[in-house]
Order: sequence, then structure tokens, then C-alpha cells
Amino acid sequence: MEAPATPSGDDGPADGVGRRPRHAAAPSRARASWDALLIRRTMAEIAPLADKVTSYFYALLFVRHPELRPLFPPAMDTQRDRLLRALLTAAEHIDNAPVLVDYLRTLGRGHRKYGTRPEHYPAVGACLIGALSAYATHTWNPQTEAAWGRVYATISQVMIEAAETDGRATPPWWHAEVVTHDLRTPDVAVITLRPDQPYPFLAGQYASVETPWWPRVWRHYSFASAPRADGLLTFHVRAVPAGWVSHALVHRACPGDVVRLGPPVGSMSVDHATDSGLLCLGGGTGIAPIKAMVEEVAEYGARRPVEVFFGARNDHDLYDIDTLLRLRQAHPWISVRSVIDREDRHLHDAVRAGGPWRDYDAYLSGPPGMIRSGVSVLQALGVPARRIRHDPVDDLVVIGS
Ligand SMILES: NC(=O)C1=CN([C@@H]2O[C@H](COP(=O)(O)OP(=O)(O)OC[C@H]3O[C@@H](n4cnc5c(N)ncnc54)[C@H](O)[C@@H]3O)[C@@H](O)[C@H]2O)C=CC1
Repeated sequence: MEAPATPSGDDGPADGVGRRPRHAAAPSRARASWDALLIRRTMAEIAPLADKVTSYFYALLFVRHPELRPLFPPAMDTQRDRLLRALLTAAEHIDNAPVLVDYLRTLGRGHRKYGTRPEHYPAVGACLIGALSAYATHTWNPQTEAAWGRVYATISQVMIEAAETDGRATPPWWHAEVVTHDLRTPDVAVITLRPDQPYPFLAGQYASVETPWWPRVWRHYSFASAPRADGLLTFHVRAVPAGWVSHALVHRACPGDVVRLGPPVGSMSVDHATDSGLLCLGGGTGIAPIKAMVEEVAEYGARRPVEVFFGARNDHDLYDIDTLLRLRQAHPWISVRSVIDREDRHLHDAVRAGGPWRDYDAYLSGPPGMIRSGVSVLQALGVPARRIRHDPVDDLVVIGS
């Protein structure tokens, strides 16, 4: 979702690939819905050819604009997926302006760390339309091209404005020095960082991290502690197979090394306006944001039921259970249950046995499969969808890799 590529912006013709003049009238509802229909048709046609379309898009971009190549990572594998996911997400919410705008603003802010500038957007937009038109051969026509031009213009305008607004208050990225590096298991490290300037975030959020060993390769990690008075940040990192960044962080990083951090993102934060109970499911290193949220609730001082289920493959993988148990000792209204996988019993079985959870707010963090099945289990147990929170499952594919 964080391709330093997508939407465009210039002062081109209204129906071309460009940025709508700042004060231009918004398209009518009818036109917006018609555009949405045409965009969805294109997306449906190219879905089975997604890899080819994105490869062709980047080939066009780098041939036409070689000066943009340094903004992207040397190996483009994950990058390709991100562009497509960003487009799919935008297409999915195209009729839901508040959700779409919120998503695009986050995307625009996140692009600042790549060095994306307003003048890059038209170049990207023209190549995107070039790639779509080459593959969506059944649905592409002048009306579809015009619809893409308008939608892309709106998307790029939202992203550019969000980046400009953000630029007035925050840096595009933060440098952060490794202060401690604690190898808790052969492949899990708990790493503490000191950012070079204040880094405001909420427990439950996550950030992109770039290491000095893999420039321009960014991966997401959730904060493992609530905001601290000393400003330090903590991450839990598991070195996963073929995970360049995670391997570097676990096996190479030492105190004194400096990484870069993108802005905090994510909406899985605790609502302190209610005193409902919290049901928290953490799988493996997915326990990180759960721990941060539990710490925040404890600091907040409200005595509300907090029920944590920590799923792990084996005892070693309960690498942070002691911290959770200390929290429980200090705050008896917190309950912590560890669940080691067994053939006949998994994390969700323990959750099922522990209810009822109807009146709880539920938070899930862990592997995508755990989140998907966890949501179904909780809904079957009567927890309404609006009370179930987790990070976007697509982002988790690259969280921690
Ligand atoms: N904000 C978030 O949601 C975060 C997600 N993660 C993700 O969490 C994962 C952690 O990786 P590992 O520590 O290797 O986890 P893992 O693969 O060892 O799984 C940990 C535990 O999760 C549960 N689990 C896993 N798959 C399940 C399924 N399909 N159904 C039910 N329960 C399941 C089991 O209890 C398992 O022991 C990574 O995929 C990482 O991207 C990590 C940090 C934050």
C-alpha cells in the first residue's frame, strides 16, 4: 500500500491525466458514480493479469522517467504488490468518500519519506493509464480513459494536499538510534530505539522502518510499548524466511545503529471514552501492539476488564509473557492467558471457552490467517463487527518481513 507511485497531478486537461485545479468544482454525484462503475470494470478485467499490468507499468515508468528509479527499492517484488493493492483499495472505496479520502491522506503522508514530489504524480498517472489501457482491452474506451483521468486527478490532489499539510508539522521521516537489542529467541529480538526528535503515536499503531543495510526497503512494525515519558520506542521483530529487513534487524542491528522511521499509521487504538471490556488476541509477535494497548489502559487508570490471549507455537515463543504477567500483577483487572498450539486446541478454542464476549471490544493482532479466522469466531460468538478491530490484513503480509 505504500508504493511511491500512484496518482498523478498536473494542470492538464480535465479529462486527461492530471491534477484538477485546486478550486475546480467537484464532479457531480452522477458523474462520480459513473466513473466508479468504469473504474471497477477496468479493475475487474485486469485482476487476473495483475502481475503483468504492474510489471508493464513500472517498465513504462522507468523507461520514460529514469530519474524516478532511485525513489524505488532495488528489488521491486513487494513494491509491485503494493501499487496494485493501493489501486484496489482505492477502487473498492471509490463510492465511499470519507473512507477513500482518509486512506489517500495516509498514503500521501506516507509517500513523503520516499521523496515523492507533486511533479511526480502526472508521470506516474500517464504510465498507469498506459498500462491499464494496454491490458484492459475489452473495457477500455475514451469514456473509461476520461474516468480514470478524473479519478486519478482527485486521488493525486488529495495525496498531494495531505503531504503538504503534514509537511508543515512533521518531518518526512525520523532517524532513530538502536539503544538496546535483546535477542529473546533465536529469531525474535526486542529492539528499543531513540528517535532524533519527538515521535507522537498511539498504542496499537505501527510504523514503516528502513534499515541502513537495505536502503528504500521499508517494512511495517507495530509499536510494542505505549508512548513513554523518555520518548523511546520498542519493536518486536521475528526474522522470517527471506525477510531482508527482519533479518537485518534481528541478526545485524546493534546499539548505535541508526534506522529511519516513517510516520505512525493504523487505527487499532483503544477508545478511552468507554469502559467496555477489552478482549485482546495476540499471535506470536502480534502480541506487540496488544502489549502497548494494555500498558496504555493501565496508565490511563480506568479499571476495565482486559482479557489477553497470547497464542504461540511453543514455550519459547512466549518471549514477552513476563512483561504481561507483571502488568497483571500490578493491575488485577487484567487477565493474561497463554495458549500453546496443540493438535487438538488452538488460540481460538481458548477464546471460545472463555466467553461470553458480546459486550467486549475485540482487538486482534497476528498472522493474517489468525486474524481472518479470529474475526469469524468472534462474530459467531456474538461480537458485532463494529467492535472488532485489527490492522488491514494486506498490510500484515509485509508487517515483520
Ligand atoms: N498489528 C498486527 O496485526 C501485527 C501482526 N503481526 C504479524 O503476526 C505474525 C507473527 O508471526 P509469528 O510470530 O511467526 O506467528 P506464528 O505463525 O508463530 O503464529 C503465532 C500464533 O498465532 C496463532 N495462529 C497462527 N495462525 C493461526 C490461524 N490460522 N488460526 C488461528 N490461530 C493462528 C497461533 O496461536 C500461533 O501459535 C506475522 O505474520 C506478523 O506479520 C506482527 C505484529 C503486529
